[in-house]
Amino acid sequence: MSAADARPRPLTAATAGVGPRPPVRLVHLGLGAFHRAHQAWYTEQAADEWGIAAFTGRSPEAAEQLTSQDGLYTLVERAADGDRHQLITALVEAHDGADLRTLTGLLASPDVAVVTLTITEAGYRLARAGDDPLLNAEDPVVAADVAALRAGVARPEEIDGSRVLTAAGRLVAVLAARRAAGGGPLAVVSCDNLPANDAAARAALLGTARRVDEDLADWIERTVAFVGTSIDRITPRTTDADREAVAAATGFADVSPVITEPFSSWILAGDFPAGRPAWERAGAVFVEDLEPFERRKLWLLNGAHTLMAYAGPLRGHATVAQALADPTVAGWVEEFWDAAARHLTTPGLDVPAYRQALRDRFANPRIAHHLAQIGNDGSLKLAARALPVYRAERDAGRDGTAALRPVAAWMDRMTAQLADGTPITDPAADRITAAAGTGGEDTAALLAVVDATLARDADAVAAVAALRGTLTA
Ligand SMILES: NC(=O)c1ccc[n+]([C@@H]2O[C@H](COP(=O)([O-])OP(=O)(O)OC[C@H]3O[C@@H](n4cnc5c(N)ncnc54)[C@H](O)[C@@H]3O)[C@@H](O)[C@H]2O)c1
Ligand SMILES: O=P(O)(O)OC[C@@H](O)[C@@H](O)[C@H](O)[C@H](O)CO
Repeated sequence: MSAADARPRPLTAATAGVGPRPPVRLVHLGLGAFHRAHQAWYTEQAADEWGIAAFTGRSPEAAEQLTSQDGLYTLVERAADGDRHQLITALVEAHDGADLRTLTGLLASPDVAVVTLTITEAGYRLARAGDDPLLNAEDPVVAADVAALRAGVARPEEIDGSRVLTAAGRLVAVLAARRAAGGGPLAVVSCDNLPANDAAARAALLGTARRVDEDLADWIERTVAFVGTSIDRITPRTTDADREAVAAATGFADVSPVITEPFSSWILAGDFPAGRPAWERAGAVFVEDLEPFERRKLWLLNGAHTLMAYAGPLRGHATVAQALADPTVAGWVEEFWDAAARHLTTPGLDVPAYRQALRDRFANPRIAHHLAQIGNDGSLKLAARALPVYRAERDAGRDGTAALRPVAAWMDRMTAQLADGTPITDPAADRITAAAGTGGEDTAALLAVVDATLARDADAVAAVAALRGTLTA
């Protein structure tokens, strides 16, 4: 074979021999790596004629890349002992999130029955998450969206998408068009790592809609079912080296492959009033009570990730596998898990097996999951992943130190970033910066950014302060 023959070919439906695609029945907001490794993979495995139209959140780039490949991409399941490649065909359209006209056209059709979301925790723009979530209406981006929607809701198909920036705002606009078109019910399925993510999506959507048009909000309340999920599949960002390896293995110059682990889990609770893909064929599980599963995942997996995301860099580590190979960090993770496990007692959770699986998954030497990626938006994550364990430990009469270590690590890491000029990616970045400048009082001030009530608890502040400065190598 000549060198020219060996050059990888562009990936398109024609070059890959992919025939007719399923019709769009599922719309996704937040076209990132995780959606393509998880919900799109489950939909592919279900193989029952559900096509996905996915919209980016903030930049059109991912959509442009996928459109150039007819929505096709390679999913690489990266195990410790090798890669498995799968061509995903379920994503049939990719669009810029600001393209409200296309989104409106899709949602106006009764054929579209499900909207999935991966818009990050920060994307919900909540003043508080958890059991009683509340939209942060003071957020200037939310306020600007509400103003733009109020001005345009009578003619939703004409709203300028570049002026509506939140996912909830965009959904309010297109649901107005669905109502006007006589479109029926549908399910909104949050696939983000936050507690009660169905309630979070509901609070964001209805909180926005109520400020725009009460009748529309009532219609959404009657028509939209919010489905809660616990989602799991470690999916790091794709690198140029990954793209080259995919080209070498498949012969296609895929500009947008996704690298993920072989493990995947999807646990869902809620109704799908207009139907859904048969995701159970790929192992999705439908339950009545999601909370025990959600806690197990958010506390054990994401809590440990959050701890490592801050403690790891303080000790010179860049990836999850590197941090876990440090016996000191591994010991902190085990202590945090011991504390969390004491409060994960629902029958069927099998916490020991879950922990062992996590040790193996985190240690996968071929998945380079960068701590810097996981460390974004810490002020929101600690409140859901570490502090509930701390409170449960205190209520049980213990000091809860193991659950405060992620908080102390976050404070020391934020302080180090401010000192060395590494930008802080967090919706509360300004408050973190101001709090870290408050001299000897900064532990209480930083804790107030995460949880104002806890910051008034002298024992908690003293316990965090005692941990600070002890975590470096
Ligand atoms: N990557 C994983 O391992 C993983 C696993 C489980 C769950 N998740 C969830 O999926 C989310 C996305 O992860 P990813 O790996 O796809 O990230 P990514 O960076 O590849 O993609 C994130 C997507 O969300 C959009 N987005 C970002 N901020 C937004 C905002 N404020 N409002 C609206 N949209 C916004 C981006 O434009 C992009 O389309 C995570 O935040 C998490 O909640 C990720
Ligand atoms: O931004 P986060 O912390 O919600 O997510 C970063 C990782 O912890 C997360 O993506 C995990 O890999 C994922 O939750 C595994 O299912």
